[in-house]
Amino acid sequence: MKEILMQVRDLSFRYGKHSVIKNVSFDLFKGDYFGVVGPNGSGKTTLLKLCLGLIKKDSGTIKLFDKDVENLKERTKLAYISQKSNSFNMGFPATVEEVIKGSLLSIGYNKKDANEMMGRALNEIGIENIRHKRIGDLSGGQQQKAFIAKAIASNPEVIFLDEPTVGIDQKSQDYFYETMGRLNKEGVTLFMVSHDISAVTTYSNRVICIGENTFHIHEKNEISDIETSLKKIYGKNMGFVTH
Ligand SMILES: Nc1ncnc2c1ncn2[C@@H]1O[C@H](COP(=O)(O)OP(=O)(O)OP(=O)(O)O)[C@@H](O)[C@H]1O
Repeated sequence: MKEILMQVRDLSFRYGKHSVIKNVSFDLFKGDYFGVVGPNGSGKTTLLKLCLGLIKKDSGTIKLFDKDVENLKERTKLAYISQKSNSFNMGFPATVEEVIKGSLLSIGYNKKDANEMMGRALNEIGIENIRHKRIGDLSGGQQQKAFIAKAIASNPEVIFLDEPTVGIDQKSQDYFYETMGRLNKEGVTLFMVSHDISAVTTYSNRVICIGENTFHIHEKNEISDIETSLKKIYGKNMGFVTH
């Protein structure tokens, strides 16, 4: 029997009069690599923010680790890599090392453990060479890697990712997907929003296809079924390139 990590039931959300998420229900199982695809404005980021408790739902329930996500205390178990890491003030004069270590110290790890965990994360993402650089001085791709390292440093059980490879070159994208694949094999659950349909169909075991008025969950990664869903959403055939 699969262990449920997040349970979403009858979830609805609107911005003012604009209904974005309508009566959605699904489970995220431990060990899933769950992909979420759909066109611009279909509600992918909104769904992800609701799942993290960053915005308040209008109705329904979202339980993460069996607790209402809006009251969840065990935040160290989850990590979030946002679109373009836009929640960080790039003018803040901190180095990669300081940002990662600071976040570990702030959630209660001591200096020795924080140093070890940071070293592992920098090594995992392959960015030891930029550890002393200021975040604001890095390229977009390097910044994204630094935030990926920060996200995995605390050994989270689940990582929520919103367009994680935007601004990263092809070689680094491949490395990123390899790293996520490795973490997933080690037991980390992933919930990833992406426009890269090929990456999602290559790596995910379950896929949500979200359109303006449709929400379809594919319990298996069967490309022909996903193609059919996406054709309905986009109104045309979508060609996939396997990664
Ligand atoms: N803060 C907000 N206030 C009002 N409307 C919003 C807000 N954020 C998003 N929206 C609207 O909600 C809808 C869903 O937006 P969302 O960002 O979730 O879509 P998305 O699928 O993630 O899009 P993209 O692929 O472009 O990132 C869009 O129509 C968007 O304009």
